[in-house]
Amino acid sequence: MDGNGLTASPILEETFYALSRKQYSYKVSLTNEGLHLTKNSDDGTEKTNLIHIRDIIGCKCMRNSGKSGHCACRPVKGGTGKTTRDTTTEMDECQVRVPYVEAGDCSAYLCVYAFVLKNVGAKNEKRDKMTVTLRFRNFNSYDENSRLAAKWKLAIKSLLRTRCEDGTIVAPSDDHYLGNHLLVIVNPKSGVGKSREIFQRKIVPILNMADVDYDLHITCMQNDARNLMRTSNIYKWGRGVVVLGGDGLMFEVINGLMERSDWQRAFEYLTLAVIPGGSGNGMAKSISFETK
Ligand SMILES: Nc1ncnc2c1ncn2[C@@H]1O[C@H](COP(=O)(O)OP(=O)(O)OP(=O)(O)O)[C@@H](O)[C@H]1O
Repeated sequence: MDGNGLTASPILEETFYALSRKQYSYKVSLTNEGLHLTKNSDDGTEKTNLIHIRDIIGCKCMRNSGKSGHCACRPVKGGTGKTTRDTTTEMDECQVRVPYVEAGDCSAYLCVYAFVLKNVGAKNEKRDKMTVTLRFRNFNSYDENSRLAAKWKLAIKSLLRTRCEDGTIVAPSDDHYLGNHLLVIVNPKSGVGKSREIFQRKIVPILNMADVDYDLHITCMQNDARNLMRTSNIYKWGRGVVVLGGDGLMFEVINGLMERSDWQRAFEYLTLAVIPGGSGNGMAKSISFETK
């Protein structure tokens, strides 16, 4: 590790100014490991915080909405997210803050979303949401600032696409390019009938932050999910299939896949995941227990 807290060479590097009451500046470096935020203190000491690439779920370019008061950013044209009120005021010291915006602001903003693992190894291990907002204002025109922000976004997204669980970066397989959609199958009758609500309230915001294109299938009867998996072109769901329901729904998905003539390739290709929404949720519990 060098003086900047980096163990890997930077892909991109910039200095940003934290517009809090205390005027700090941060050197932000993007490496294969993640985002390194180095706070420059008056006494010359540096403290680096690393937001690991495995904890980052996505990023979005935003533009100042033009309202005064708190920084209210909106996605730039072509983005899929909704208008959001920026939550930078809730950030830790280590993050680049944008507590207010001026009229006629031509800055471009890049919001990086992460779920950082806290209390590692302890019983109360959990992930806390963290948003780092980087404000690009080197240039006098929004277009130029936006281009720079887009360059960072592209670099982060490339790292996200190729990262592995152990933190290493690999080239994606040929299959990876077949389709980049995610399929979410929701059983509205699972458990106490809250799957739809769980999807809207908890899953949609995460999918938006991660900028994931997804197809939603709400089952309407028994064996609906099974038929879907048996008869669809599953190769468009390169990001995987998420089941929001109970064991019965996952049972249908697996059996539907097994009934295909290309079942072997299908299982190699598809990543399956479960979000507990059923009554027993035995499978989700077992996976959680096993991976603890
Ligand atoms: N829209 C629907 N209406 C009625 N039944 C459905 C519908 N969609 C799916 N099903 C059926 O409901 C069954 C049970 O669903 P699921 O496993 O999701 O919930 P659960 O039984 O509450 O949870 P668990 O299996 O964990 O106890 C599935 O086997 C599936 O065939």
